[in-house]
Amino acid sequence: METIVLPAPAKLNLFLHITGRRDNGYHELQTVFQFLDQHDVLSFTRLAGNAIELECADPALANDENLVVRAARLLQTQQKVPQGVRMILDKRLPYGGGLGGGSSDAATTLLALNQLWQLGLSTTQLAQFGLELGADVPVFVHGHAAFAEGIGEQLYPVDPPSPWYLVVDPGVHISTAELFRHPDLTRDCQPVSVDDWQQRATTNVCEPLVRRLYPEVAKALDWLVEYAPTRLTGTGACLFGTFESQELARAALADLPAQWRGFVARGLNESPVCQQLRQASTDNLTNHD
Ligand SMILES: C[C@](O)(CO)[C@H](O)COP(=O)(O)OP(=O)(O)OC[C@H]1O[C@@H](n2ccc(N)nc2=O)[C@H](O)[C@@H]1O
Ligand SMILES: Nc1ncnc2c1ncn2[C@@H]1O[C@H](COP(=O)(O)OP(=O)(O)OP(=O)(O)O)[C@@H](O)[C@H]1O
Repeated sequence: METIVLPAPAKLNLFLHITGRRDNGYHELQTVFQFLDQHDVLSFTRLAGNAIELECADPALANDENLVVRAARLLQTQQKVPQGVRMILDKRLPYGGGLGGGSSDAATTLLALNQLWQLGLSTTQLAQFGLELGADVPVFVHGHAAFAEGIGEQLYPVDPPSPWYLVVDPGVHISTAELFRHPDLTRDCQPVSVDDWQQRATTNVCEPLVRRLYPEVAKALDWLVEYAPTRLTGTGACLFGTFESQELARAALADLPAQWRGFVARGLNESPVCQQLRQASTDNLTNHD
């Protein structure tokens, strides 16, 4: 039996601009993705038959709609793989909050199965499969912090500072699709570029609308901004404050009102999955029982 265990990190959108809308409803975005040192953990065990199995303690995620099952099915079908896999998802990240955990789980699945099933696909090929699962999947496959445009799939590696963040989850679910459909969303941001975004005034363009539609998020934003510069990630509802040190971020976390959840995390420009895959040989990753 062979098992591979890998992390699936969260991401933040350091800013999010919308510059247009395509005929299919998808939006032209500009954003910078940075990873966090907080992650889910996935384990993959090769099965001789072609079954794709998922074990997850959270009943809301233990089903065939889970992005890890969809990622495994996609690879198995497209590459005509005569093998199966048993996956265990240890879900640690809050989901549905703009931290990209589902997309990251899918990316880790593509990377792991490429090894476990010995498919020999390139990162670019895996990222193309990833894009079929979601706009945020390719950046997790490539594994480097990136300036992104297009629908989020045109990626340019960047190395922004790696501060400490306090991520606050106000416990509100915001549907990405619904927010993107909203008539009041600003869709005409002036384009920035990979070379000048750090000098330009950036923002998360969803923030004013999210504030208006979700008062609890507005309350959490108003609380966190007293401690540090604060922004929404993705379409929310999670927020992040940017701190100079872990101690300052932890001190703010200690004051977090009881109705919200939060965690302190470090920004990472290299994904721990890719680091692990590169550093460890297949033998180190594989336990032969
Ligand atoms: C907003 C971001 O979180 C920024 O990182 C992402 O671009 C969203 O990425 P994601 O969750 O992987 O998105 P998908 O699962 O592909 O799309 C969810 C929904 O968001 C909308 N969507 C997404 C990406 C995009 N560039 N334009 C859109 O309009 C679409 O209505 C889509 O139905
Ligand atoms: N492995 C998974 N982990 C989390 N959610 C998943 C997973 N697979 C499917 N989902 C579904 O996807 C939805 C969005 O999850 P995800 O964590 O990717 O959202 P998000 O943090 O808002 O990310 P994004 O910024 O990509 O929109 C969840 O509400 C859940 O129903």
